[in-house]
Amino acid sequence: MSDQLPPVAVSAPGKVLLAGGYLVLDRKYTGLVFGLDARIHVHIKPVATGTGVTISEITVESPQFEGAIWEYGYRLAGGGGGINVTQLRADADLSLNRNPFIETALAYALSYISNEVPGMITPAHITILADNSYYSTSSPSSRFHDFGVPLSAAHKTGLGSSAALVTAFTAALLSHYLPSNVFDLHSERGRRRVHNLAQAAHCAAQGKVGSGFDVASAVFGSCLYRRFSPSILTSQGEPASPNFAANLRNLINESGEGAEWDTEILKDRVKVPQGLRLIMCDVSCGSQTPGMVKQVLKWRQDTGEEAEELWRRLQQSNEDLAQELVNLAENGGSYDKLKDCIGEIRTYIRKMSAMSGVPIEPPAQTELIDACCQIEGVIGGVVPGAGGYDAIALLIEDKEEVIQKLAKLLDGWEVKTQAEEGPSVGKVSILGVREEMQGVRMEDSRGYGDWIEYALEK
Ligand SMILES: Nc1ncnc2c1ncn2[C@@H]1O[C@H](COP(=O)(O)OP(=O)(O)O)[C@@H](O)[C@H]1O
Ligand SMILES: C[C@@](O)(CCOP(=O)(O)OP(=O)(O)O)CC(=O)O
Repeated sequence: MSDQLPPVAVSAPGKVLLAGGYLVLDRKYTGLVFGLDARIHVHIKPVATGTGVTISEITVESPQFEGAIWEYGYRLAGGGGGINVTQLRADADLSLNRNPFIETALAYALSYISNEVPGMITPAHITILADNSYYSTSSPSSRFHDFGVPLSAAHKTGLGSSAALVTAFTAALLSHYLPSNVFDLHSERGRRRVHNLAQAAHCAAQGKVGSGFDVASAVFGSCLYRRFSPSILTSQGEPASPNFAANLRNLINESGEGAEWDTEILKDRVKVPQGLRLIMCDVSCGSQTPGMVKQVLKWRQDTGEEAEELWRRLQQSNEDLAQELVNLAENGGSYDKLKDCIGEIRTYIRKMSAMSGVPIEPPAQTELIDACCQIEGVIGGVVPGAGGYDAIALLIEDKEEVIQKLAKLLDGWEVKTQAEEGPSVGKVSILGVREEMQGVRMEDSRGYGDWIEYALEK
């Protein structure tokens, strides 16, 4: 037993893109992204194998959900293809319950690890534990609630579960299998590798290259983010295809001329003044981000200079907001300018909505944010990310009475949507989350008590 690798645990935060939705897809512009104190935790422990028995299996389990267990066999692929990961079936008649984010992140991370230090991959049991706010608007008493439904039936609150998961999962695998002189999550170099690997795996699992602000904030925490050039990921190839491992190594380690990722993470351009906090409200209707992105980008392309002018003005307003937050954090002062900055952003977003015909800040959300802003202690609010009917993010004074007044306002509030399928009505709930500056981090692997035992007993 003594030669077994020690257990590890890693967590990564959720996100909210407070300003820069759509703009951040283009490297000319930036996004103001906050990490949130809702985290996804990944715990890895070795599985003892009996003498003479060689099994090459990794089991991944998400015990908060029904049937959320995935078993994988792994082996070295020929032709330098890295590690081939195959999901195992408990029963030949059962259909496979696939989890593309886990499967892809596993294939990418194991391929990278086996190329860095051959022969390191021993059987393991991996447990995923997500803070409740990812799937719940109430506050269950248990730290990691048993939702009692399959993952596919869970209500997602839009905090970026897949990015936090892929980031924590990747960092945990590298920390578990690689010696600390090869990989160290505490070092800048280590975090950069996690970032590159998680971005590559997340894009591959999603089947598209987004701006990556969610993975970047999961790794580095709150920041002003400029995306990587999408071309970095275009010639990567599939896991198990010839030379996948060597190509992946060059991509992740940024080796060779011109191989450096051009992502920009500006941490010191983001601050929250003392006495203020972010708060998120979930709107139960939801919007389909990919459809909205397509429409907005098409409108931008068709419209040319007029759209570009709007993009430039919005970028300026977003930068003004970031700057005023830093200014107040460092020097104090009244919130008047901050309110103006948020107001200006909303004016441009509504213009973007009206001109593109995409409901980014639709009238029902305008009404909701305006009503919240009437409450004393609410500085301002926006539709975060792609906007739509998903959520609102508010900047408020960090006082319990402000939250209580908000809760009273929102109780019974109805957001009426005009979706293509017909009108519907959504409820609004405050999520128990706030901003957090820190990104991915090591956790005490003994700090999960029964949750890990429970996971293994089932
Ligand atoms: N707790 C979890 N355990 C296992 N997989 C998860 C968990 N949370 C999220 N995922 C994975 O992430 C997917 C959701 O990702 P996505 O639809 O992009 O939502 P989000 O916007 O929250 O990232 C799920 O289908 C699943 O594959
Ligand atoms: C439009 C975007 O710039 C921002 C979307 O932000 P959201 O936070 O709305 O994203 P989802 O979690 O995928 O719903 C697209 C992008 O940057 O990739």
